[in-house]
Amino acid sequence: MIKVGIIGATGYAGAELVRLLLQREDVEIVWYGSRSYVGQDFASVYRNVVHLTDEPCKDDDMATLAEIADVIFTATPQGFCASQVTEEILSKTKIIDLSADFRIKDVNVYEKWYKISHATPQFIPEAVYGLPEINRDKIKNARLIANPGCYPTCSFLSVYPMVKEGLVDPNTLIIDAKSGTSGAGRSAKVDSLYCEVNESMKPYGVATHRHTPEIEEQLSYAAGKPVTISFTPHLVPMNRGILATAYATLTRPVTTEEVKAVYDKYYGNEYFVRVLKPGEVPQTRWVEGSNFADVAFKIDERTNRIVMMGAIDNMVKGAAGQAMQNMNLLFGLPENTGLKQIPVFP
Ligand SMILES: NC(=O)C1=CN([C@@H]2O[C@H](COP(=O)(O)OP(=O)(O)OC[C@H]3O[C@@H](n4cnc5c(N)ncnc54)[C@H](OP(=O)(O)O)[C@@H]3O)[C@@H](O)[C@H]2O)C=CC1
Ligand SMILES: CC(=O)N[C@@H](CCC(=O)OP(=O)(O)O)C(=O)O
Repeated sequence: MIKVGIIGATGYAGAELVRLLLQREDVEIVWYGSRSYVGQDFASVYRNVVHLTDEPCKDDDMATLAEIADVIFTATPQGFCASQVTEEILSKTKIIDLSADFRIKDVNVYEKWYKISHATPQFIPEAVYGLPEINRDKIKNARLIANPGCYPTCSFLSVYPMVKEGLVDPNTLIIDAKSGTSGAGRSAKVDSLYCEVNESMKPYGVATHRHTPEIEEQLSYAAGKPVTISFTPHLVPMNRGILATAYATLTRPVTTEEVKAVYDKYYGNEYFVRVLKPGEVPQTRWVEGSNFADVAFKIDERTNRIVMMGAIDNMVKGAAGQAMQNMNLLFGLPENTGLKQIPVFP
């Protein structure tokens, strides 16, 4: 039995972890961490698990939790995990952090984009960026995993094969992405109110969104050189889902068959990345509730550009599902254990 603790279980990402982990017979959730609901039954906060757990919420004491948990998920605001983690904790348990605290290797870049100071930069070098399709072997032996951001997961998986093969100029990349409102979390904010979101769409964080340096860093590793991109997220009136549409200039003429073979080379053996047939396009509805990332492309010969597209469920492949995928790797389990849910439709 893997003993799991979740700090931030009462947020959207934490509650999605609970939903996925409670379906497993090899996992016991020993800690439902919260700030606002300490002492209250978790199932009274999230009624989707009524009768499935009668555990009360506990506080966010990572040191105490490290004594009993084999792995701790932190689904907490930026800065929390970094403020808590110690060498002693990491010697006792493993941490999968769903926030951005350990995703970016250059602490100055983190502090500039997140506008907070990093409490424990000494742990940044050892943290592994938890995108299993790229870093599988490193993840298996990690103590501290930086679970990727939702937009970066969708954006990066959509364009990675073309960048890695040098078939596009990565510095021409423009990524236009849309997210459902659950991406903004459960806390009360004017921008998340029904009347603000319903029947409307808007770009936000234009040329300033904090996921930009995360995407750029991962693309730089793939390209073997510094990469700067344009990234614009949009808020759309859906609960879940991210759709990314990326545009880049081709470095040479390519055929559809050639590009399809490139995508299949990288993802043909990946359970969770589904390369669609040429001509098909990804849709958020076809990944909802699942850990799948659907990717597709279309060559635009007229402009010498390629359009690369991807769809994920931000709560699953963009957060809790990917975190559980990482947990499976840490414990030597098949990567898709507990993650074979077929997308929900309608
Ligand atoms: N939503 C998404 O799609 C994704 C989210 N993430 C990341 O996951 C993390 C959680 O996001 P999300 O679930 O959306 O956020 P929510 O606002 O929904 O939840 C935040 C959680 O953290 C707890 N919390 C709030 N403040 C503190 C604090 N100061 N110290 C400790 N715990 C605190 C809350 O407890 P309580 O409610 O009990 O007060 C709650 O459980 C963030 O880092 C986010 O960036 C990553 C990928 C996607
Ligand atoms: C719609 C919305 O607001 N989305 C969030 C991103 C999701 C998130 O929580 O960020 P991480 O993936 O880095 O953890 C945002 O734009 O800040």
